[in-house]
Amino acid sequence: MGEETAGAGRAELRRVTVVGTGLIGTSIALALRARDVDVTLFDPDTASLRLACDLGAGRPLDETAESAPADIAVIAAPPAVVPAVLRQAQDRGLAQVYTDVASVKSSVLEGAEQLGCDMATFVPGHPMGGREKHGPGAARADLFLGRSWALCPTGKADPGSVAAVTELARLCGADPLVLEAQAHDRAVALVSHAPHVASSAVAARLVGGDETALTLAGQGVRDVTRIAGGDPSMWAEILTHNAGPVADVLREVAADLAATAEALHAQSAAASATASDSADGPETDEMEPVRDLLARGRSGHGRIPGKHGAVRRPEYTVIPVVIPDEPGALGRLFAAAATAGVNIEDVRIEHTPGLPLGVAELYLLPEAVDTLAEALSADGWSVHPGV
Ligand SMILES: NC(=O)c1ccc[n+]([C@@H]2O[C@H](COP(=O)([O-])OP(=O)(O)OC[C@H]3O[C@@H](n4cnc5c(N)ncnc54)[C@H](O)[C@@H]3O)[C@@H](O)[C@H]2O)c1
Ligand SMILES: O=C(O)C(=O)C[C@]1(C(=O)O)C=C[C@@H](O)C=C1
Repeated sequence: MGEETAGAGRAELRRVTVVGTGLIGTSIALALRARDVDVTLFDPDTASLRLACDLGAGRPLDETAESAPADIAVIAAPPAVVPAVLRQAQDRGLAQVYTDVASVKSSVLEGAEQLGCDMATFVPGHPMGGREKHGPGAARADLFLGRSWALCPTGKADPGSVAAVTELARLCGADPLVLEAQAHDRAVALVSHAPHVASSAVAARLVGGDETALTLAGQGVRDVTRIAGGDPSMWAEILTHNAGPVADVLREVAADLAATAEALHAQSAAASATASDSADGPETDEMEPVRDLLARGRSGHGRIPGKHGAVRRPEYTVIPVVIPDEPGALGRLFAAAATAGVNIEDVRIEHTPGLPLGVAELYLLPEAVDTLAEALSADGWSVHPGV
């Protein structure tokens, strides 16, 4: 690691080792590679390691071939194994400084202390960017752009270690934020862990929903339940390690939901008692708790800082293209884009059950939209830019 640059106060990272090449480890590695940092990778799962290497996230760690320890080792493994993996990495002298990315911090710190890890070189971290998918195949170099990245060093941490991990977060495009581990755990209970459970609770209702109801699913339910698609075993582990703070938030959410259900029952009963037909009728005073929750919900939503995730991500324009639901259709669409010399940055497919057609939403840089729309239209595709 280069000396902290006087004045700029920034560490220089030349080589970083990522231990655990899943979604988060590989995303960090890709972000660092884009900044020309040399990245060495390790994962006990050789398939994940190979895929991460093939994606350009770095080269496999070969300890015997390295002349010096890496500047930082990032432990990007599930929370429960982080202390043991840290201890092993420190025993092997993998790096000068160590960090992790686990979604919980108090239990990681306690585990590390119990195992006798060197706390001077360990700066626990938590990037607040992620996805509901796991594994290196879901990794993205821009996953942390504009996101907060919590750092929870103990009083024993060397300032140089903190500076190095701060620089790691910045190189990934994130905003580092130093806070104490327990405060971190209470904060993420509110903004991440309880929301995940609430999302799962809504999504779990869909298991018993009939096909017609699911056919009507629009963007609202997709937004609310996206994170419920996360890995249940990883989330059970996260919740186990932050059980108290999450339970506190969920009790309050449950109280709001219970009060709302009661109020709606009362509204339904009061309205049908006064209405001439059996349909639920005009609003009564019973709706007051519901109005109150909706108003507080709107206020809470308004408090989520707008800048995170919005400013520095590339702005893509989405163009919908109708595709026949048949083998090879997507391949032909991508080939047509390649012939037009346009890179498709991302793609999402919407299927309408029962229809022989689907919609491919192509994510493009704005300057590529006209070229592709014209080329696809000329090739006979049904293209709908601006929809
Ligand atoms: N998924 C998210 O949105 C998100 C966001 C921020 C932080 N995190 C945290 O990041 C960490 C990794 O999560 P992920 O989503 O990348 O999961 P993942 O399942 O995609 O990857 C985990 C990787 O850790 C590896 N691993 C397991 N045991 C290991 C060990 N003993 N030593 C080294 N590697 C080991 C696995 O083989 C796997 O490749 C977790 O601690 C999680 O709490 C996740
Ligand atoms: O965007 C998502 O899919 C996430 O769930 C990411 C998210 C979050 O709650 O914001 C989830 C868990 C992590 O520890 C950090 C980030």
